[in-house]
Amino acid sequence: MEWLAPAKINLALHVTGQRADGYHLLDMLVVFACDGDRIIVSPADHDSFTVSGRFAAAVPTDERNLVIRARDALRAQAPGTATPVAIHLEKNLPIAAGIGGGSSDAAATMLALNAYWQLGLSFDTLLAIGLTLGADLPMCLHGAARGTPVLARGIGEDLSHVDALPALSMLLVNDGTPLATPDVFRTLNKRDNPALEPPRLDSTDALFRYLANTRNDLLPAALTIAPHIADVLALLRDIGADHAQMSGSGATCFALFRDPQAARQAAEKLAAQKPDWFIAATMTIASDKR
Ligand SMILES: C[C@](O)(CO)[C@H](O)COP(=O)(O)OP(=O)(O)OC[C@H]1O[C@@H](n2ccc(N)nc2=O)[C@H](O)[C@@H]1O
Ligand SMILES: Nc1ncnc2c1ncn2[C@@H]1O[C@H](COP(=O)(O)OP(=O)(O)OP(=O)(O)O)[C@@H](O)[C@H]1O
Repeated sequence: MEWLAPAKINLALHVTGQRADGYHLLDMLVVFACDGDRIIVSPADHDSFTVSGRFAAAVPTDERNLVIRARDALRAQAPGTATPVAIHLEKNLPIAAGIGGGSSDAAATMLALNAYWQLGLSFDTLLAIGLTLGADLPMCLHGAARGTPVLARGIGEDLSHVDALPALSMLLVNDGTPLATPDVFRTLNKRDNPALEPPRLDSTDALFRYLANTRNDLLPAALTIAPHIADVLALLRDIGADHAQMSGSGATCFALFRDPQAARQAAEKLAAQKPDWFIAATMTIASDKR
């Protein structure tokens, strides 16, 4: 049984407040790529967890890995029926990169094991269990299950559908610097920014006009820790991106292109300039109602 754990991209991320427990209130427009990590679940006589792929060496393989934590959280729902299982993670996405890697892996694991163990847990139950593993889990469960764009509010748990968002040609670019999410939130010095206007998208032009008026409020904090992110964004604009921004807590930046051919050419040009970077040309998944 194989599941895609798609890259999650925060097209916009507005920080609007902070809860008493320290978690931040966010308004996010989130899309999912057609590409990402992969989770493969197979029968076994004892539990195992193996990792392959470009970024395999950088992930823990013990209970610090969100895949193991997701497996154990699901097994706790039905200890009698949850037989031993071999889980393989193909780690294609960079680590601590703002594109949901670990959260998306955990989400795909939960969906795979709910099916494999025939637990029959409702999606709402999976969302509630997921939130105990991380604020990004609910949106990543949606991403691994359906992949359509969402607006996420609260700390990330309040999800609503976004109509009429087309599939987008996107370049994901990461220069290899890991950025720890808690460090970025800790470095924020403004937590009461204006909310995100709900998108009203009736054309590609309307989408780009809308995005030009959105922000990633984590960017100033991320730049304090990793100033070179500004250079990555400048490079993406230089190679012809119609919109460029940082995703999540960084440091991955994304570039949107109206023309898929332009995105592919930009990827080739950038890969020649920066052979060590993670550079992926992908498409995002469109809203259902188009
Ligand atoms: C930045 C985003 O990736 C945007 O999608 C997410 O908000 C982060 O989600 P995540 O990685 O699943 O975050 P968690 O593992 O739940 O939290 C990591 C740390 O980030 C901070 N955190 C996270 C989410 C949130 N809404 N407010 C926060 O302040 C907290 O310090 C927390 O200790
Ligand atoms: N399956 C996993 N893949 C990647 N990192 C993992 C995984 N499980 C646990 N981790 C740990 O989680 C930390 C954050 O990595 P991750 O790639 O999930 O961050 P991120 O891309 O910033 O996520 P987000 O966009 O949800 O904030 C790393 O320190 C890493 O060691």
